Amino acid sequence: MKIAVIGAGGVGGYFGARLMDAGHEVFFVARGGHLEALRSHGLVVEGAAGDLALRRVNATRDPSAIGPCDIVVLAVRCFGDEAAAAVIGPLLGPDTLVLTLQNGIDAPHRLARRLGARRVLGGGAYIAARIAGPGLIHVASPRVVLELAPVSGVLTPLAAEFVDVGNAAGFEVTVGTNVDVVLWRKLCLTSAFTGISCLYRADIGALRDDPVSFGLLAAAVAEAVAVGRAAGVALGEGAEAAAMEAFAIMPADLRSSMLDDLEHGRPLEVMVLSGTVVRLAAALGVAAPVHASIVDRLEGHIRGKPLALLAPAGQD
Ligand SMILES: NC(=O)C1=CN([C@@H]2O[C@H](COP(=O)(O)OP(=O)(O)OC[C@H]3O[C@@H](n4cnc5c(N)ncnc54)[C@H](OP(=O)(O)O)[C@@H]3O)[C@@H](O)[C@H]2O)C=CC1
Ligand SMILES: CC(C)(CO)C(=O)C(=O)O
Repeated sequence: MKIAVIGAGGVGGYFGARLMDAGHEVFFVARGGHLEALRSHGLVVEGAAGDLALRRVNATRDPSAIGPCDIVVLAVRCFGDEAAAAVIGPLLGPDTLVLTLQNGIDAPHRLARRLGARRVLGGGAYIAARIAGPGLIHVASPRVVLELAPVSGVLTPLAAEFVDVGNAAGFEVTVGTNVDVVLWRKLCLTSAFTGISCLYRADIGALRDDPVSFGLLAAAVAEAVAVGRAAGVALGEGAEAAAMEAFAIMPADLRSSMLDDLEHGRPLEVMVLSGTVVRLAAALGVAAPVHASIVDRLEGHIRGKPLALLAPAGQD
């Protein structure tokens, strides 16, 4: 398959590297020092999901240098997805599918309004990965799972082929037909973990060890599940238990992407995570006090801060 990955960070870098290692023609759209490193030294993936060193990778700033692809993976941060989508045109052939991997519940729907629902797959990426240095991706999660669903509800042959391609490439891919179920399952887990890990400045091991923080994590999952159900999303009976089981088996040192952002003074995705839960809870008349408190406590960090201005843990 010919695959373009827009955003070669923790998520895009990992999935793109696995697909390339499996023999697919992968092109990374990247920028800055990371792009320079990809061009000069290639891409290295290290950590709990296995090591890979790809000495030569196709990397460019300019999508028109790549041409139409079978699959385009959109793996930039939520606040960058509109800008990235605006330059996606040259990557699209008549049947190209675009897979969004952003956290939150809106990215595939936003893209579908721009490109048409038949082209867009929404994805929930269960991975903990970050750029550890230019050209270097560190993965903390031993198991990497991608849950997919087409926005149109119709699984095309190309989408089905991509599921097989992913499974053969070394990550687990599951596919559903209801994109909102896929997105909300991920939101319930991620909004709770990102928010509570940032309030405590703690990895999952420390959160699990403290009954108070673990109770807040469980309460945050329960709030998100209740809001999702009130919004009409068919989250199954086991939705809360599945998120709690995921927390139980995460390696103790696993950290959320938003904690990494907070500690590096980068903008936070909190408004597409806990912020979404709070907004919909208010509209639907459901209580979400834990998520409201997460948004409130992190408000001052939403746009990021220079490192020197970051307060030490517990002092803001
Ligand atoms: N990290 C994780 O473990 C997980 C993250 N997610 C979600 O996946 C999404 C991506 O996260 P993550 O991989 O961590 O993000 P990263 O910041 O690690 O990677 C994004 C990369 O895309 C680059 N980029 C942004 N816009 C463009 C553009 N227009 N053209 C080329 N490159 C661009 C960024 O460059 P620059 O740095 O210059 O902005 C950066 O290198 C987020 O929505 C996140 O919530 C989901 C599951 C797990
Ligand atoms: C919670 C986690 C690690 C789940 O994959 C994640 O999506 C993130 O940190 O952004």
